[in-house]
Amino acid sequence: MSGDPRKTAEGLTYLSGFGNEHSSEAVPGALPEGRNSPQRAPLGLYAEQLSGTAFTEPRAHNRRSWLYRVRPSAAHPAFTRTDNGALGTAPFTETVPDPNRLRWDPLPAPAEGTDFLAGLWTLGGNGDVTQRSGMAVHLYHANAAMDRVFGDADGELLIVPEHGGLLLRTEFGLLRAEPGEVALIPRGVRFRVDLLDDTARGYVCENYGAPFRLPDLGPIGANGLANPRDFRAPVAAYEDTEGEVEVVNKFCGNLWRAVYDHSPLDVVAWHGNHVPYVYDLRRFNVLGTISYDHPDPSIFTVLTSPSDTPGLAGIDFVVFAPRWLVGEDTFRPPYFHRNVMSEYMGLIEGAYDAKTAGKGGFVPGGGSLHNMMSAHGPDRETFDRASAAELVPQKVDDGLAFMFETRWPVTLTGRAARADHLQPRYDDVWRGLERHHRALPSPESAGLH
Ligand SMILES: O=C(O)Cc1cc(O)ccc1O
Ligand SMILES: [Fe+2]
Repeated sequence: MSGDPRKTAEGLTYLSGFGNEHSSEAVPGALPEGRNSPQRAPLGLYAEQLSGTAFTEPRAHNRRSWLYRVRPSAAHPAFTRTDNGALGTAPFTETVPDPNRLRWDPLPAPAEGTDFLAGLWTLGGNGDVTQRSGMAVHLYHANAAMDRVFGDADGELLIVPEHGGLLLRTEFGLLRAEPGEVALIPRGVRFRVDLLDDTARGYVCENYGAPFRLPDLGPIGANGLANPRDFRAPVAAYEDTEGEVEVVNKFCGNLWRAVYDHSPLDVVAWHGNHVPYVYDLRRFNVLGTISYDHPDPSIFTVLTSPSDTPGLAGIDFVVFAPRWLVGEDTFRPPYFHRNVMSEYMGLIEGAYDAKTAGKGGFVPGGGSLHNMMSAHGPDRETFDRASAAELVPQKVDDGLAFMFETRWPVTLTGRAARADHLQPRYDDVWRGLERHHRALPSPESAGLH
């Protein structure tokens, strides 16, 4: 069932609901009734299925859409290889996996005329794209609209704007994504990115594995975390352009280009559940303790891409959204920990409650990587402050951070490992965490030897 189209303040109309069987037509009568593939589709359009999961995957996880378009996607010339730029793909072999805690400043400004695709810069990732498993962490910094069209056969793209809004012109219609919102482009869906501001900067999680879905809620109950109706899909909108259009296809790690004689964003109507969407992270219903202790951040999971082991995510997308902290006799910021999962964190706005903000710290547009089992947690300043804080109810609303948490270590690209904006002295944030217990009995006198 499709949700009601919603007119937004920005003038775009959206369909509401995660994973819904949406349908939309830009021209009345373009969508066939009662069947997907009539002998002749309405208005002389071509019917075409786009499958995001195998035909045979369980119904609850099956993703596919039917598109009714001016020309079938099959009508295109041969693709030829083009420059991959700074875009990398797993398996990542330029460096060995690094057990160190690592942190980067924001990407430097790009050259004039850098569009979203050219502005993508790969930090690293894991898995193997040809096995459809694993992920890549990319950043982007762009200052020009795309006049070409991009589609990623390698996986879905979770786009996390940090600076500057994006207007995504997709095969399914238009989406706007401002900082604080995230957009998802499913595997294979073609799109173009216009900038709503002079420059645009942010993060992308490329997911080679199972499509992101909402996490199960277990004992939380039927509501909470990201509510399904807050995910918004576009309504059909098409381009009817004759003339040369460059189409770039990312396939098994390489970019391939073809010059079409028409725009492939020519879908007049569609229905299905393999659709792009946007989600406003401020709508996240944050749950946490109302008694004591700091819950694990899995409680902040927005979307999860399961792996073949139940409960063990290929990727969890986690948000640290504004919330109250009320835990009694509790060290309230993130605890010291070593995690079997690997954690890439980014900052969309403000500060993060485990790290000191400001120059040389964890800043918006920057990122940190705490690979499998690397010891991390509050920096010394945070530890000192939170250990002494008066435990009155406290609103944490000065920032918006997120994490791509993955079951496999993240291996860096050579570019990320050598980058000038890799902070040289990140370990120092944990310097000065001195021992407090000077009067412990010696292990011998305590009978331990
Ligand atoms: O390392 C981090 O900052 C992320 C994180 C947050 C938290 O609240 C608990 C564990 C954790 O890994
Ligand atoms: Fe962590």
